[in-house]
Amino acid sequence: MAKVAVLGAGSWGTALSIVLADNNHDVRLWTHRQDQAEIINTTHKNEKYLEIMIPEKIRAYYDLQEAIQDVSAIVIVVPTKAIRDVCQQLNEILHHNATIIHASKGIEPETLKRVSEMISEEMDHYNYDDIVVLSGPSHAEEVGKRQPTTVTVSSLNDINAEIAQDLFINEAFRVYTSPDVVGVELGGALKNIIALGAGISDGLGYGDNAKAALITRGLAEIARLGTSLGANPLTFLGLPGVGDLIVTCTSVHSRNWRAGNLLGKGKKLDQVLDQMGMVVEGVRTAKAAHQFASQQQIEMPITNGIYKILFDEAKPKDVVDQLMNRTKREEMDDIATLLTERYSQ
Ligand SMILES: NC(=O)c1ccc[n+]([C@@H]2O[C@H](COP(=O)([O-])OP(=O)(O)OC[C@H]3O[C@@H](n4cnc5c(N)ncnc54)[C@H](O)[C@@H]3O)[C@@H](O)[C@H]2O)c1
Ligand SMILES: O=P(O)(O)OC[C@H](O)CO
Repeated sequence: MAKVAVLGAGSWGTALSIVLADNNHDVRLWTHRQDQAEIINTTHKNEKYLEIMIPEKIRAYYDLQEAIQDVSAIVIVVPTKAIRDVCQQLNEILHHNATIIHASKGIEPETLKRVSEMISEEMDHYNYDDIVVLSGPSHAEEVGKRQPTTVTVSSLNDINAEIAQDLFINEAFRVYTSPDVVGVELGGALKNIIALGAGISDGLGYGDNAKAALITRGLAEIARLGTSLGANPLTFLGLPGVGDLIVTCTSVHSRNWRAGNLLGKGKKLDQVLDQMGMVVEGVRTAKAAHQFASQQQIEMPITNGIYKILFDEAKPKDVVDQLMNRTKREEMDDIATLLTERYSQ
């Protein structure tokens, strides 16, 4: 049994706490809202985020120092926007060695940093290769009900990935390892942009053909950007790539899909984000990916179209028309070529 702190008491932090508690770990769920900690400890519910009972042995904490006392692992699950703030607080008070695992999915606009890069920048005693990422097709609503789920953990130091695998794995939550930190993080972050697109497509009334096209051509864009940053293209055919694209683009649980759906139905971004009340990571990540693709001249027409809908008030229908009427081209110049280049040497 390990002592584990989970930082971030939203949907995913709560669901991951349940997995850890089911594995008999001593789980401390930290929230930056005192009222929420009190409600969780008295009612054993976190109703805004998950409609299930939380095991009584999970304790919620408002005091970060108390939450991390003597823990052997810290799981960071706040929105990407809050990662630096939380890690700065942690850096001030963490004076013992603990495995740092993060389960957030996003890229920071302007710096274009992945979450593990942000964490290691903010934590004085941790290098980039110390940090573990946990990602894959995993909606909190289903994990909380112990429905079968598979994820991938990755760290440059494979001992840390194995520590994370051992902490989380159980009969309902199967955890694989991967050495490709860049691919695992980028797959999880970039699929959120495509999920916004899938929601927009459904909101416009388009069908399964359009969604299949978005998933497949979106995967090509993810692989193009990912490999340019050093990811293994095969990673995008696994759980953090295709797996997460499928779950996020086809599920009503997905906040990114739901936000896209409202945009497709004609709502403005501000209205949509107000209505959601939960993090929609694809919005900031679309900004980051658009910026990176422009700087590096990487072809990402779907991402750029979604960026225009989000930030330039482009009409969703016009963007779809533009995507469908691009210059004709051969299909297999993406993952197939990237794989051929990689494995033909
Ligand atoms: N919900 C899922 O099914 C799921 C699955 C996999 C990954 N994720 C990822 O996990 C991350 C968190 O998502 P979520 O679904 O839990 O979001 P959420 O919107 O459900 O909850 C976010 C939580 O973070 C807290 N928070 C916000 N700013 C904070 C700060 N500065 N300090 C401390 N806490 C802060 C909020 O109070 C809230 O409790 C995201 O990056 C998301 O992409 C979510
Ligand atoms: O609800 P979403 O769109 O943030 O997606 C949650 C997870 O990333 C699905 O794997």
